[in-house]
Amino acid sequence: MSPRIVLIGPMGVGKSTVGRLLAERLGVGYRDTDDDIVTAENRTVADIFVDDGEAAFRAIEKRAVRTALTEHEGVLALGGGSVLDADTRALLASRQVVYLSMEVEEAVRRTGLGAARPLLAVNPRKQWRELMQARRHLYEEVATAVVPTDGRTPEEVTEAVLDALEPETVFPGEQDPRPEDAVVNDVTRIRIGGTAGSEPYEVLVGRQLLGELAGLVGDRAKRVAVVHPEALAETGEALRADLAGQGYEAIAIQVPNAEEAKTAEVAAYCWKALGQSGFTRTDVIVGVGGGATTDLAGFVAATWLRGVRWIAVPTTVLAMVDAAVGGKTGINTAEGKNLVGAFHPPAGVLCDLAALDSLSVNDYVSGLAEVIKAGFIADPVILDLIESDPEAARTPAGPHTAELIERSIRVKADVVSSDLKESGLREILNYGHTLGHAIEKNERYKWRHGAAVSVGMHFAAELGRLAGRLDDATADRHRAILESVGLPLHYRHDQWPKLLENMKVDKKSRGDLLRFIVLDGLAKPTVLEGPDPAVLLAAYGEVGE
Ligand SMILES: NC(=O)c1ccc[n+]([C@@H]2O[C@H](COP(=O)([O-])OP(=O)(O)OC[C@H]3O[C@@H](n4cnc5c(N)ncnc54)[C@H](O)[C@@H]3O)[C@@H](O)[C@H]2O)c1
Ligand SMILES: O=C(O)C(=O)C[C@@H](O)[C@H](O)[C@H](O)COP(=O)(O)O
Repeated sequence: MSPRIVLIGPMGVGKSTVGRLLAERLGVGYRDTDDDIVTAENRTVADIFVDDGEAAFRAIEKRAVRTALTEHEGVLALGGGSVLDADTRALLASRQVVYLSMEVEEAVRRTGLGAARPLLAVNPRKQWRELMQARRHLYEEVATAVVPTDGRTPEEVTEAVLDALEPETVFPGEQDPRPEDAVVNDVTRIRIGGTAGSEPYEVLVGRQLLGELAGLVGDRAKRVAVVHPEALAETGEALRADLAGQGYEAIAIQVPNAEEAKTAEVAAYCWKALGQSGFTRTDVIVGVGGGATTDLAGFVAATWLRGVRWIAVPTTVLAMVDAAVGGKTGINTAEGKNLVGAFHPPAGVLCDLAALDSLSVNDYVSGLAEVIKAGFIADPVILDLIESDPEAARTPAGPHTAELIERSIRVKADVVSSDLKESGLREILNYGHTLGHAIEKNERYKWRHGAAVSVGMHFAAELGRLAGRLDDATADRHRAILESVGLPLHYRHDQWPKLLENMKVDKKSRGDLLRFIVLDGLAKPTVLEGPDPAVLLAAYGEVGE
């Protein structure tokens, strides 16, 4: 959830009156964070200032704004000083924020010496000028539109705001960039557009989705191979038996758990099983498991007979939001992570949320690293949802599980729909992975992928900050959110030379040039090419322990 419009501006500018009129015009609810605070504290804003001081009020206000940004879908008015907080400003990035402005004479006329305005109690004209000197640039920094209110009635201001809004805000849905996404019977279908050479397909998110499997396999297939890890032997066998019951010659191919499956030897074992069962070009592979299994199964499908159809049934958060979506398949080699592979999109992806119930907490949390990555590179609402209750985000029973997964899938779907083969935009999905993959190799693939990516994102944030690209608040937010869900931030300091060596074979490197994805700001990913080695080392200085 996210407000359709956020109103900011100084006290007395008319945010409440205009906010209510706007909400009425748009047919949505109205909310005001000052009202939330008064209700929660059972005191007026002025009383909180007098009793506890401004700093205490700002801390209460910051929490109130964060909660409202996560919970409210209509028009939201923020208190005049809320933009003083850098974290709050970062939260407002990429939202529709309207700054209602007014000049000093109008302000003094409207606010006067009212006791309810604690910051203007004495000499209002002087106080106002000082206040606006401190705040005007902050309002302008976060605003997507500025609407002057001087000499205008609230109705006229409301009209001006409506004129200034992006059409999508006023007529939501009419310009939906993903009109093909649909929710039927609690199953969300996210369509991934086919670029040149690949068919479009759907990612289904819901429960009890296995009834969809045979339809995806289709009637041209005679044989189906279900590739599953040891940990999911029962699930693999249940799928095989179900497909056999529907008339297919179904085999199960059990592979090792986790990264041990992503080797040339295991791929060769699968090829042998396919060969022995007489698998032809119309037959279908089903990869059921975490990202390691779906990467392997997709790779086997890409290479068998130079490419057969495959269906992904991801059973971890990480595989649902990332690995099983988008068509990157592959295995590791002794020299590095995912060094051998192919772009080979699946024919469909079934994300059955019930599968997550049996996942260990560590494997669940590992997946949150890719969810958080999607938040930082493209969809900050993901971050708001996690920050609203990090403890709940660590379990499938959390209130936002489905929304977090769906939002992350949409981020990936949007990117890979326009750049399947990573000729440009797709590189942003590699945020945190340059160092992350180097750590995984250094640990001989015993670290969880998400844990390594978490340290890698911390590094990328520090690199962005030290390279003068990323603001302090957004860089700090990385540490706070990753830590809040229990992901690691640090790695051994003395390993830097080895990590640097490992990073040279990263797929984004060009010749001797190291390339990193960093942020220019929240949800503004970009490429940093050939950073100064001293800056790299300094960034690692923040990560190493
Ligand atoms: N292709 C891509 O675009 C892409 C994107 C992100 C990550 N990846 C890859 O994904 C892999 C990591 O995936 P992962 O985090 O899912 O780890 P994983 O596949 O190693 O699974 C983690 C562990 O959980 C077990 N498991 C899986 N589902 C389970 C369930 N429902 N209940 C109980 N146990 C279950 C697995 O057998 C394994 O032991 C890495 O190899 C990474 O490189 C690929
Ligand atoms: O889909 C992509 O593109 C990604 O980069 C997603 C990553 O999260 C994922 O770990 C991917 O496997 C990394 O790809 P690689 O090309 O760097 O091996």
